[in-house]
Amino acid sequence: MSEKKIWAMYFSPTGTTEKIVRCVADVLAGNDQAEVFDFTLPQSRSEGKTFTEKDAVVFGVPVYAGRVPNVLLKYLDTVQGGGALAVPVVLYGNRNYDDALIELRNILEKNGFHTIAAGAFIGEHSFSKILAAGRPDDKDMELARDFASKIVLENRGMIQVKGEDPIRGYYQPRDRKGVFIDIRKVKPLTADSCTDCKLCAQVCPMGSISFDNVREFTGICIKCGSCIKKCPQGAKYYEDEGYLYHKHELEEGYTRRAEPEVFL
Ligand SMILES: Cc1cc2nc3c(=O)[nH]c(=O)nc-3n(C[C@H](O)[C@H](O)[C@H](O)COP(=O)(O)O)c2cc1C
Repeated sequence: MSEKKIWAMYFSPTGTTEKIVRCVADVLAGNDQAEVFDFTLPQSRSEGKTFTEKDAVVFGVPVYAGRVPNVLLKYLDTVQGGGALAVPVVLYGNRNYDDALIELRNILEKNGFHTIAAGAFIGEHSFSKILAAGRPDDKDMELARDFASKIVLENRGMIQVKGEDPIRGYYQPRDRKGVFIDIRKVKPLTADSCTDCKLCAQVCPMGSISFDNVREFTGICIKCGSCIKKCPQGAKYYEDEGYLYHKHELEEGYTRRAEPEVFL
């Protein structure tokens, strides 16, 4: 049994980050229950959070464009470590995590956490149902449990992780002519099979889908895949040529099985 209060804290629109973070936190908590703080939905990010040195936080985000999702940066600075231990964890869709883990580590250190271990795991790609399909799978979960069992809950200096510092720019997809594909303004469309159940509006981490008219976007779309993957009718879809080209290119180009990397 740990003397620290163990937390699982994560942003996870399609649930892969949640799966690994909860698993690691549960092993660390032993016979106790890990506390869960899920900051995926906008209302959960409306105020900051403060930890103390009595806490140890397994802290997870997905990798977006090789980095910590930029829409979270402001919020992450409102999370104060207060001397708590932290285990940064990133989930990526089988391409690469680039500088996401080192960026998350740096953010946590800057905000008063002591990072003691870290990991990069693989999750089904937000854009796809075939790229890293079903991951994290049983083998990944076993590796996550093994990783957690090796974590020593004490501050022995900032954990060293893979990645470049200064951190590189955001990964940018290109089309077949080498021209950058800009999908920032792309939003899902809604098919006639939509039954107006409003689940998409409930699960959008940006709160961008109108409850009055679920076909309408009132804010930005981060392409997280939550509305697409959770719609019971499969009614949300993308039609944008650049998005579909990039998705296809990822599915064709990253078929090898990437393996989790952990830092202890
Ligand atoms: C906008 C965006 C950018 C992404 N960029 C990358 C990337 O650079 N490398 C990668 O391997 N996966 C990338 N992914 C895939 C996610 O990191 C991956 O699917 C992750 O498991 C999703 O986490 P979640 O299930 O907790 O939402 C990206 C996903 C989105 C939505």
